[in-house]
Amino acid sequence: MLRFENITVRAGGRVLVDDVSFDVAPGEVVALVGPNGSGKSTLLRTAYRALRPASGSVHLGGRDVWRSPVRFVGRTTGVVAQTTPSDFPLTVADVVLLGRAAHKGMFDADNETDAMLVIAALDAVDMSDHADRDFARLSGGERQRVLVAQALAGEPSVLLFDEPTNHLDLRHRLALMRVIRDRAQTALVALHDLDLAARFCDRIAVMSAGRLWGIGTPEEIVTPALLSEIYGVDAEILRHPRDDSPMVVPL
Ligand SMILES: Nc1ncnc2c1ncn2[C@@H]1O[C@H](COP(=O)(O)OP(=O)(O)OP(=O)(O)O)[C@@H](O)[C@H]1O
Repeated sequence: MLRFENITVRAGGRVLVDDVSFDVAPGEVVALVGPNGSGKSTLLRTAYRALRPASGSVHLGGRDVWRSPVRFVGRTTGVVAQTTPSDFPLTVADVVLLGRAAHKGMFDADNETDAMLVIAALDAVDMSDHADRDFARLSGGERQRVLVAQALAGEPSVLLFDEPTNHLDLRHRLALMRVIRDRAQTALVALHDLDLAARFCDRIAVMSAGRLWGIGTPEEIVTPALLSEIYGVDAEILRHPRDDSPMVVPL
């Protein structure tokens, strides 16, 4: 459903992403982890057509992203970027409605389907009570949840989320990971929280200094070797009491 083939990105005389290849299968949720500056956002940006790679290709549902119309990418993907706008002079519902834009012609009026999808998306992130609020006056976490709702409102087949749990409290972090999981959509989600990645994702892809260090199941990836090699942290791996997923305990 999503395929990176030998992606290399250069900027400012540096190689930011270096020959990265992997696939995300239909319905699969893959976490993208790695230290700060390892290239996660840069790689995601090549997939939602915000940054053209120097070489290599990204395919969405078999179509080359960079040879497809912007609108195709807009319809297919639901994007939450890392830098979030904070001062739209719009209501929460209006911001979510923007997520429907790729499905409409320039002069199409908003219809009942749009309204229903906006309500459902706000509901999914526990923000329906805030539909008429001023977006600019929300807290950081509330804004983040509205931007997730905006991405969901487009009914995308692939979610490309860059640290969507940033700013979220514990309950909403878990709730958001469940939304991503339950929609059974294909998803590539940049995360810093390895415990969340291990618990909710089918596989974890690890970036390190622009390269793909490895990709595998949580059991294969979340190991003391990863913690020491990639993060320089001495850690023990315990098991979650309910579902046995690996949990990191830094020593
Ligand atoms: N336009 C650019 N020109 C030069 N360097 C850039 C540019 N954009 C990003 N970088 C650099 O590329 C590297 C990778 O950045 P990127 O944002 O992809 O990392 P990341 O893994 O998402 O990090 P974080 O976990 O901190 O969000 C960083 O060192 C960053 O400074």
